[in-house]
Amino acid sequence: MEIREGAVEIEVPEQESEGVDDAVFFNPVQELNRDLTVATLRAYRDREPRASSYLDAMAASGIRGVRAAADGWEATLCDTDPDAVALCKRNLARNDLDGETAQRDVNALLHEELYDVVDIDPFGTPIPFADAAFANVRNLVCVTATDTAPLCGAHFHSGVRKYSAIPRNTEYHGEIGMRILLSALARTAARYDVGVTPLFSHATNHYVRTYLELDHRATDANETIEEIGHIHHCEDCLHREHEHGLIAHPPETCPACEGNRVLTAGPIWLGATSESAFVVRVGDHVTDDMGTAETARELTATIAAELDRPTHYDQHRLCRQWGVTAIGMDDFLDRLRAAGYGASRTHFGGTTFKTEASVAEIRAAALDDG
Ligand SMILES: C[S@@+](CC[C@H](N)C(=O)[O-])C[C@H]1O[C@@H](n2cnc3c(N)ncnc32)[C@H](O)[C@@H]1O
Repeated sequence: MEIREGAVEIEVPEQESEGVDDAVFFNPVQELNRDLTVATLRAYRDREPRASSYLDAMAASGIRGVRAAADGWEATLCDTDPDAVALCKRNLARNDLDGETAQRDVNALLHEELYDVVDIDPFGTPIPFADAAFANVRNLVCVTATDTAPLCGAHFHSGVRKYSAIPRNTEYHGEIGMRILLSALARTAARYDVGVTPLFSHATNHYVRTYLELDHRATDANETIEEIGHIHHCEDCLHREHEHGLIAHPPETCPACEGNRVLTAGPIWLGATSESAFVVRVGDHVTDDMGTAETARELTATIAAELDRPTHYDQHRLCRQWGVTAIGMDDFLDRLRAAGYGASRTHFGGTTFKTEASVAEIRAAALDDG
């Protein structure tokens, strides 16, 4: 079957037909992820014009690498599966594009060749590929993680094993998952004296995606580690606070309600998960030939406007807690701002928001009974 994505035409395996269990992988639902990848690569080239080589590390049909090649990147499409590599070759040829292919374990390839940008898009966790990527890539590491249950704390032990961190299944679990992933990636990079700056990160129910710019000095790695710490979350009143540092000092009781059900998550990334100005550029590089252009523009606009805070709230969850009726989000945020607090929506959900106000301050500012 042929599909068109962005400026290219791609042969992909038939979907949902019987007997194709070992067919080359293709997921049409990831089109948003791929459109944003193309826009991010464009924005990154504005930022770092010397970056030219792009490794599609787990290429499958090659759709990412072909789209990158169509945008002028020197693309290499790698996969362990010979059928995938054959399909990658056909898809490059179908679009009259130059590009290398490699039937290799990408961990081996990364130790032999240098790339400016590598895109890690595996089944499940990216952790088995993180060491080779951070040890060898020059500029940018793009990572997808589809194992959201371990990341978010829903599969607790799996999360602890994979990410060497304690995740917690709070009402902001999507953000916990993103930050647990960033923490594990940052700590891996630091082992190679590499510092990371998250330029753009987004999360859905199905995956977390992040783009990390690399700086290759030990001092950069030290600065990266300073962005790591812990979140203490009260299950009784939803108060939360964070502390920087690799050692956690959880309060014995909640400082807000004195309850004793305080959960600690970490080591977790407490720094910015995106660079607002860069995300604006990504949105500018979304083009009308992209099937998800409208969603991609909305998502980048929301993320660019998100306050830089390590957790977010959900108005409906808070209102349930307080036994009151929720109001429209615009009114709710206006009330917080009128009380002097910063407030923004988030991309984690339609009723979610970020603010520096505490739970008690939110209640006082935003509710008529406050
Ligand atoms: C989720 S699919 C990639 C999807 C593709 N990037 C896309 O956007 O449609 C994961 C691919 O990784 C390949 N793979 C798994 N382990 C690998 C390894 N160690 N090195 C290279 N490729 C690998 C699999 O064969 C599979 O084709």
